[in-house]
Amino acid sequence: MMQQYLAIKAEFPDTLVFYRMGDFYELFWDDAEKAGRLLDITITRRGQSAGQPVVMAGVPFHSVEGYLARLIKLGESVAICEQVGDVATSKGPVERKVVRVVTPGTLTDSELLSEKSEALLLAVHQGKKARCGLAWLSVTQGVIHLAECAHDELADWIDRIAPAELLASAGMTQTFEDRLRQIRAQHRGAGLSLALRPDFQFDAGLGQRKLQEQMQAASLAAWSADTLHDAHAAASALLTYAEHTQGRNLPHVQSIRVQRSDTLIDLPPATRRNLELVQTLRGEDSPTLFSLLDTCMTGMGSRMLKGWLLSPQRDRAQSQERLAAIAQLQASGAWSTLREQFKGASDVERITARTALRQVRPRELVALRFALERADGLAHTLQTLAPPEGTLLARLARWLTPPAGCAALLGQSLLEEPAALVRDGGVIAPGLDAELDELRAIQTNCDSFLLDLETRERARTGIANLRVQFNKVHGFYIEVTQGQLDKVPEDYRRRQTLKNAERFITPELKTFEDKALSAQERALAREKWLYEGLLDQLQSFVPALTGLAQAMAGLDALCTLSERAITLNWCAPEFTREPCIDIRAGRHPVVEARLAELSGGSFIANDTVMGPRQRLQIITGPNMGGKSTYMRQVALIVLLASIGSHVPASSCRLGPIDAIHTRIGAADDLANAQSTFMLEMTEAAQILHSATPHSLVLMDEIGRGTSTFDGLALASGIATHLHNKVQCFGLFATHYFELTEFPATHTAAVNMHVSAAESGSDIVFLHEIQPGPASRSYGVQVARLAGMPAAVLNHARHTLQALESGAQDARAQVDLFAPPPEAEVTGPTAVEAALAQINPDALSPREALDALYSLQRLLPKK
Ligand SMILES: Nc1ncnc2c1ncn2[C@@H]1O[C@H](COP(=O)(O)OP(=O)(O)OP(=O)(O)O)[C@@H](O)[C@H]1O
Repeated sequence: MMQQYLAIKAEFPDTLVFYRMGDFYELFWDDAEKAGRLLDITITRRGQSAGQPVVMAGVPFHSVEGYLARLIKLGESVAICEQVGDVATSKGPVERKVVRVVTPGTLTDSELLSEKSEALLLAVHQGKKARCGLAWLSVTQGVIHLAECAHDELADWIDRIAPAELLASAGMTQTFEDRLRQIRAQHRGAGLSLALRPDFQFDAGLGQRKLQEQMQAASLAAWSADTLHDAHAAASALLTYAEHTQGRNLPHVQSIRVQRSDTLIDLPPATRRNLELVQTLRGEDSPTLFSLLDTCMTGMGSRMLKGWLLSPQRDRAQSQERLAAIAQLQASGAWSTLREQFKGASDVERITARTALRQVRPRELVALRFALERADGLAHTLQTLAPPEGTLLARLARWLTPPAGCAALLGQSLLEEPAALVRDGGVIAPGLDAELDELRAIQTNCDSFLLDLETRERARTGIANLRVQFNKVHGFYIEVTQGQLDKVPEDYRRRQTLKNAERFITPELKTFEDKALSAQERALAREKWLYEGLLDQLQSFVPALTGLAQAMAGLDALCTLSERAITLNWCAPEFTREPCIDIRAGRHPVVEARLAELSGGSFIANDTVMGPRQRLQIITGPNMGGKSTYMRQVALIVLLASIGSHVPASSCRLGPIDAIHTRIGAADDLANAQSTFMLEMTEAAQILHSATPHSLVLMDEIGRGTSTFDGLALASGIATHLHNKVQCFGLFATHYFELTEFPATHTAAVNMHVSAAESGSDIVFLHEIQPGPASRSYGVQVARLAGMPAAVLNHARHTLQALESGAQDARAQVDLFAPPPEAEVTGPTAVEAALAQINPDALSPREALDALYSLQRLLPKK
């Protein structure tokens, strides 16, 4: 057995091998030690192999999923090695084979997958002339994606695809390997495992052939994928690896999607992070734009919606089409009926993939049958809307119609409530197969035969408490208690002796036992065979089911967008050809929802009007005033409109957009040894290089990471470049008041400020965006709100005064560290003193009112 194990292990040197032995999966030697450490399971030493004790650790087969989930989370891969030979007939160890390899990027078990996100496998090929080929897929989807990019764009692509596992060639150059290492180190979230594959697997010719086979086409021209040789090389490794892990080919992968960066609105990693699209800055799932949007009824819908959000198209045709569909769903009220119909629908997409991979369980197929009924209902509801031919809803209605015969086949083949696993039997419906029915009849007749035998034997022997029974170890037997043993007839053969009873078998019972047990075994084998046959028959439905799953997901996402727009009071955007961003009464959807949830407070809506004559807004105003919120809300509204969603505003007109760039906040990137300021400048430089007149650029307090003069000089240089050279739409928030002079000399720039009102030494934020520059910063007041000690505030006020007068008189030197004069107000104010005197419990209502009036009189006169 050890020889068998070692031969198998040699084929999977970097993978933990789970070797099936009875009811356990065992791991040996290094694998056992590693699993012991990672899973905290006991390691034992038993027997000997080549003179050494065998180190082993095991997990019970029935709870293997939990252990797998933990290992996959840690980035490990596991080869599942099952007994495939017949235990009864094998000489020596039963034949075993690795039936599948579970890796982070090729998961198919619903228990291991997140319902709301895909586990993606991405292969990267290092091409010539600093180009790369990319190919990626989710094994549970029917699409393979291809792209090509320059080496320096690779990080952006990997960030956008967000794979769970990366494949690269073992023969890549050192520089390329370093680049990948750096990208992996920056990868946020669950980590990114890397599998190195032999160089020959990255073969463009082989890749093209494999893709053609997969598509069953003689050329890839129909997918505009025939010339992407670097991507073909990546696809070759991708498909080889995916097939290797599943132990078979992937018949359900039947479409190719080529992604070109110039067809998508560019959302660089910094933008996705800063706008908190699917993850907060702290790495949590909520509150984010996606968590607010995602009220989808199915996991498929959630995954589809997330895909839409992260890959908005530049061309408006797709968003126009979705908006038209939403309009029709809303006008008819069908969105709500459809959402009701979606309730409880299962994940057709994943069940279909598992069917194609022949991993599907009986209960999933029953769930598929119900989902098909639902899809039929959904198609029917859509048809009642009579969507015009060629529209998205009309196409969805067509795709949602279940393939003829599929539901019937499932219905007649499977029991309504089948066993969890085929090998337990009790899966195939009666009436499908005469032989199975006959074998089952023998088992059912068993009970009546045994009762009959018991009655007859009691009569024959005169033993009133004689019982005929069955157990798994000893089979059938007749049990007679000690006191009655003298009545036992000659033909009874002893099977087992217990404390108070003896168990016997008779020739008649033995014959019956043979027949019953073999019937059971044969029935099980027959059920397995019939199930395999069912899987064969289902293969022809896989393409239609994949389309149906996509349609369900798309419709769920559209109904969700319809619901969100109504619940959150959003409006439909309009698209224009001329460049403009014209938003009336715009709101930040996530901040608005949080305000309502936490304090019941209302969000102050703001307008944004930008066009060729007003391209750059210089935004000033106090800290906490709402500058960042305002800038982000513009970006979020532009993004939502671009995916075809309604937007949080009263109206929105939007011209062409090719990218959303953001330079917001500053988090130290210690992992990459970049200082805050270095990171700030790197990101800003990238934006200046890549933005175009159709880009939206958000810059929040650029230059604050260095000395005032350096910062101001850089900020004004950047603003000038954005205005004169890039000519993009820009929102430029700054605390450098000097920059409010900028619009005077730059015609397409305007000053905007967030308003605040002073009340004594306090400040009230109005969160309104108004034309013109802000009058001052209120930094010290904000620090007071933040609970800064009074002495520090007093010091700061004094220094501020000195700095301000110093700015007027350039010669005056300000000593930042000189002690301030005595605090102006050290004791309590008159109001505070009077208030302290009042005992509210001792006051009548009338006296309380009088006290209030007298307190008000004590307020300092303005
Ligand atoms: N339009 C608004 N309506 C209601 N509340 C708002 C609005 N805008 C911002 N706020 C509230 O004010 C808080 C501070 O806003 P924000 O972070 O945008 O200020 P800021 O001007 O960018 O501050 P800083 O200059 O310190 O970065 C937000 O968390 C939000 O609760």
